Amino acid sequence: MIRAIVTDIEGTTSDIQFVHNVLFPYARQHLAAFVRDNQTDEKVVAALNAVREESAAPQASLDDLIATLIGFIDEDRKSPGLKALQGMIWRAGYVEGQFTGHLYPDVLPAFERWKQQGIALYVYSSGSVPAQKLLFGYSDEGDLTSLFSGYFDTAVGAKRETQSYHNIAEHIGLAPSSLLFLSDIHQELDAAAQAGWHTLQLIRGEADNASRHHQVNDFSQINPESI
Ligand SMILES: CSCCC(=O)C(=O)COP(=O)(O)O
Ligand SMILES: [Mg+2]
Repeated sequence: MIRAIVTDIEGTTSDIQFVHNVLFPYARQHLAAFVRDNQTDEKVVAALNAVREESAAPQASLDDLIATLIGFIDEDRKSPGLKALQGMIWRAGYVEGQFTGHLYPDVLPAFERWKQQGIALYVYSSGSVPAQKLLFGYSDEGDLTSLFSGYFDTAVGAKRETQSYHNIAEHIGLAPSSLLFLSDIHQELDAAAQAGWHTLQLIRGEADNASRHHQVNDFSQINPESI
């Protein structure tokens, strides 16, 4: 019996194009000014130090770090330091109404149905927890944050590593066999399945013939009671 559903964001609840054509360019455009203006902020300092460590450049200047971060954005690197900064930068875009968090139309009705069935909802994304809360807090469908019991980012581990799913199960306090992970990326689902989770793959666009996971095209095709 499924007692909690953990969902990925990009390619699962939300269009990859929104992330790549709206969020990433916005962060790219505002990154240098944001970092310079907020270079003494505790969270910015921590993120920049994480980038120094990740890029093995302990003496990197602010200009060096900005160039590194732009490179990370362009290669879609799931860098925790970059992801933390992106979340901080996106806040202004959401709050000023420059964009809303994209949601496929099948997502909210499914979340509401699952909640009514007594299933707890969680998010696991490479985007930072504050970035996840912004996307769902300023979504196309309004503020959905009250639907979620918790959020996970790469602080629990990378999405393709089995240990991350053991860690999440421990945080949630439920057996892996009662957890369902939804993602568009079969390598993430492989890791979750290895940890004993149920898995479903969202195919929002191109087919994935290399996957061994059950596939659906949208959330209306998911019935946790039949898993
Ligand atoms: C949390 S909103 C932005 C998504 C993001 O930055 C990202 O890297 C997407 O990663 P996901 O794990 O959701 O595919
Ligand atoms: Mg994804």
